[in-house]
Amino acid sequence: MIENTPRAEPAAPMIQVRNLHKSFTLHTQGGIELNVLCSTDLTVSAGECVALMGPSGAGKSTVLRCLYGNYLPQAGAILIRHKGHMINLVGAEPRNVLAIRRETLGYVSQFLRVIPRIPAIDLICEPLVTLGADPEAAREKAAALLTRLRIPERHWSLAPATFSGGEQQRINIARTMVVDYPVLLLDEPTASLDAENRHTVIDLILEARERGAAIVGIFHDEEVRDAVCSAQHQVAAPAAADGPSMRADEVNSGDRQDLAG
Ligand SMILES: Nc1ncnc2c1ncn2[C@@H]1O[C@H](COP(=O)(O)OP(=O)(O)OP(=O)(O)O)[C@@H](O)[C@H]1O
Repeated sequence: MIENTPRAEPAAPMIQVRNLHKSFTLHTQGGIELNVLCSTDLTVSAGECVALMGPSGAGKSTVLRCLYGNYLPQAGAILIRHKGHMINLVGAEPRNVLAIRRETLGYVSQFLRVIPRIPAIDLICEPLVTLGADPEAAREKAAALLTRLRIPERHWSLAPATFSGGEQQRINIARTMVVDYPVLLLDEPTASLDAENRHTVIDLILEARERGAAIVGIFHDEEVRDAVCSAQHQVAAPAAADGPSMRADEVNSGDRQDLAG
């Protein structure tokens, strides 16, 4: 039978997490092992926004850090669609992780990594210019974001080291949102913001979904979560005996918190 009704193409998976295990060994505390993620699976397609849910300590930030390639899991796969191909971040060469971050993964952490003496507007332009954008066009885009996020123009040429927590968070958001990253990882992006700026960030996230970004985030604010998310994913800390058993010298050997990016 021939169907006349065109069928919408299913959105492409952008993130596929399979059977992820992550534990930490506390070497300074008698080698105690903390099993945090056990058999975590997650798929996020273009245009979706998934909220990581779970009580404090469940492992939500750990999932985001694994997705950014900061934490190396003991087992499992993290496939990210990068330039049309699903690439496994687990075990990828550091230079490939950096390339994936540069072009594909936008990460809004809770705190701005302040670079001394660099003006706020330059900090925001930098990821776009690194990707080859015209510096003037990048500056215009950065200025538009700064305006939307209500950073007074007199602050644009100042280094954000002395900015308030909420101002720094908005600079952090602008520095990520200035690039149309295909994948966004958002760690409490509105935690320090007032109502007006929270709504602006909701709009920015919805615009990113609209252009097809796949988003994973931690949103403790229920209003923000309800406004931006298409699904929720429960992160549950495994019972002490459930986790994979690893020798102390096998774990954490490859965490990459030191990778710039
Ligand atoms: N680098 C690390 N070294 C040792 N333990 C860690 C490390 N990072 C996270 N953990 C532990 O992993 C567990 C999960 O932490 P995580 O920050 O992922 O939780 P969370 O769900 O994001 O919590 P919250 O909602 O309070 O931010 C915690 O018990 C934490 O102490």
